Amino acid sequence: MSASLKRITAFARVKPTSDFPQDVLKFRADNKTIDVFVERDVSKGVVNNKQTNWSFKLDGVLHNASQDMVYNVLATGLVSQALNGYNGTIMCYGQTGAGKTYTMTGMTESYLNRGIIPRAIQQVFKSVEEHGSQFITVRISYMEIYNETIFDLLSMMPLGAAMDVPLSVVESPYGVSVKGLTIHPAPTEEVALNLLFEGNLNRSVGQHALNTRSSRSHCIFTIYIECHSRILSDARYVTSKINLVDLAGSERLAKSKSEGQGLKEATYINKSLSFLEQVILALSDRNREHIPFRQSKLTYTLKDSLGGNCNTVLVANICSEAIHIIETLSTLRFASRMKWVMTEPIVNEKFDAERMVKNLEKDVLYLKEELAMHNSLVRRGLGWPGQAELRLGLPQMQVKHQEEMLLEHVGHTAQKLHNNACFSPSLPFCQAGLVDAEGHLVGEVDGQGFGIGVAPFSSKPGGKKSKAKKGKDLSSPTSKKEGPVSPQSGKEVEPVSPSRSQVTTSGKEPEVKETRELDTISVDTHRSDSAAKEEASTRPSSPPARPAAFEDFKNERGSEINRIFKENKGILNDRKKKLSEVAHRLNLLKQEMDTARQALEAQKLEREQQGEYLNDEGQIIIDEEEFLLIMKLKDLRKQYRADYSELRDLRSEVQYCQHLVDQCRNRLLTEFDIWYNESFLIPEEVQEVLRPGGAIRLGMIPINRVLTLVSNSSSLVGRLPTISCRRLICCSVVTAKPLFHLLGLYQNHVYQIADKQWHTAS
Ligand SMILES: Nc1ncnc2c1ncn2[C@@H]1O[C@H](COP(=O)(O)OP(=O)(O)OP(=O)(O)O)[C@@H](O)[C@H]1O
Repeated sequence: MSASLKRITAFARVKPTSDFPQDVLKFRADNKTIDVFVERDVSKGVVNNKQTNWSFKLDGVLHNASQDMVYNVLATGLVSQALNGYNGTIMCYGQTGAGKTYTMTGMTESYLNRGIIPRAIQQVFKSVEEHGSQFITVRISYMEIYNETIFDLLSMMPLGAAMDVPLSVVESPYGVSVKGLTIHPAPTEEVALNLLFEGNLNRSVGQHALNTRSSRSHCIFTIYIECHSRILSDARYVTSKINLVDLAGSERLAKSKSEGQGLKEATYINKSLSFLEQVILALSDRNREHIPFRQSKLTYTLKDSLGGNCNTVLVANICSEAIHIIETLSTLRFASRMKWVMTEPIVNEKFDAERMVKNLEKDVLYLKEELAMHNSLVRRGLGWPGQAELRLGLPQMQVKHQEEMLLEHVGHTAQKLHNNACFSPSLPFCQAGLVDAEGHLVGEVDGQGFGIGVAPFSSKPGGKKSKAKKGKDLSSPTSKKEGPVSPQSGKEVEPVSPSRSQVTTSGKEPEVKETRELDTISVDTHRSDSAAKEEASTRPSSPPARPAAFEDFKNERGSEINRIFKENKGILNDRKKKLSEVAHRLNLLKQEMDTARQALEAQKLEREQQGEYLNDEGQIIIDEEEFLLIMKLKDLRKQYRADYSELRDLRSEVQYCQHLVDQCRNRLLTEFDIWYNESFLIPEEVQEVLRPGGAIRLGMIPINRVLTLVSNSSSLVGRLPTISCRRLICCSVVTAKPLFHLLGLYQNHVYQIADKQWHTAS
């Protein structure tokens, strides 16, 4: 085994339960081994050779572990390594409902329970601040593989012929990448978190018997890092990427009771996971020559992470209940096989060819100047004819030789640069003159990663695109390449956007607005049949005033989300208060430090004026007052650093809590809208099709079925395959009969429906 080969590390994370089966699962004291005991199946007869106990040794077992601890064990090292140029992948695998999304993203309601992705973002940006000597750029992409099709969760390109150009995995000498996936610059932690939140809103989720918010796709969040030295004018730099993978959960259909679209999704999920298993089996067998990476999009996309130059960590999420023991066994089997897979992490060192050429040109110039100076010195010198030539001869020849070599090198490097460009995976984009969201030439810098370049067109059928926007193409920020555009609103993503996300300082709760974005988290708007019928029968002849209805809603149907909203806001306000306290403290410390520094300067001046005393070793002797001032300044500096670190953490916490509050507020308002519309506005026959068992199921909705319900609008809407749960809001509008009845309320949406869009009006 070569020294640089490294095994994939595999950890088990156990979902807590109040009903822990002591006789079925046992964790040994080494905190690495799990013993599983399954009772002999009596139905198989007395002679039954089936194994009944197993033992799995992994790299660690995380039982009753907090999110903080999980991050420290699994991710801190990997992220630090990424900052030194090593690629890293963390992947969550396990049965549905076992806690993969909880581990990867965490709970959206709580800062403490945030998962690996937001914490990794925080660690990366903390390092960016701390590494003053390095110029670090961070970029983000977020994609999902749903029913064997890749979607860009951060796609924001104007709609074109896009739907006909699906994203695809491509391979090149630089590794695998996803052609057309957008990569977004993230200059600050807030922008990166915003991209995470935006992407999460677009994820495909559904509901089944084992999980009310089950991921129906495999999601990959990638952080791309590029570090240049600020100090050295060095052509060398390092790049890396961190892939954070939340796999969809395997599910037993008998248990999950998935049907219809859910069944189709489950079939795709199970199939792709079984391909993943086959790849892992092949990789762990050293005699196997062919590894079937290309069998599925998932295995092909993860090729670098599984068998390439990556630090890879697997988290096997397991449910500890006895009822799930078979799934737990299969997850643990997968994890222990993973441990046999080798990767070969290497530093991704790159050379900026352009800078190299410039450096070499500078060298040539310098040598030429030296030569000229030498010549003039020789000419001015005494000497007899011929002496100058003799003196000049040798150095001139040397310099000339070096110059030629350098020029040759320059030419060589330039040629290499040209060749690289030609072999770059992004060649088709180069030729087409496309650039990524940052304005980089495609593949210009790293050419690796899961995504290179820009989705040339829309990538997700039914995504949030707008033909209206297409009309405005020329003026749109994207077409001007001025920077990233919010996938939701089409507005530019600002590094800090308090106006969009901040809680009003007045402390007043936002009023219900008639016209506002409906682009929010999906919510379960279905009610039981009887409840709906009851409401329908008690529906008033004219709808109540919205503000009054909102108050009722907050106290009754929306009380839970209202409670969470208030709780989050309380936490946010508390953190903001702490933040301003720490900021105030820092200001005082700064003043104190300035005063101490001035006093020290004065002391020093006085000492210098009076004449200095030296000890035997020649060191200056200072008086007690000066010594005390130095010590005081040292203590103050130490305190300042500690407080500054606290301030930075609090700032991150405030940003995160702010997102949570915004999400909750949006959700509250959206739920209210849905409830209000269903209770007072949308005709009963339309609601009929949206009820459980009706023509449309919550979760993934075959759009064609929705469209046929609209008597005269089908010609308006073209082919659109499926839409996810969150777009149900739009759906209920589409199905409203007559369609234009709701024009006043939903004019933006109706306008967009007419343009074949499912996108929030900006
Ligand atoms: N370690 C944990 N501590 C507390 N709650 C947890 C933990 N793990 C999971 N949960 C809870 O269990 C539920 C299901 O978790 P989650 O959605 O993360 O499962 P999943 O494995 O991603 O499922 P799927 O594959 O269906 O998407 C969530 O409500 C989550 O909050």
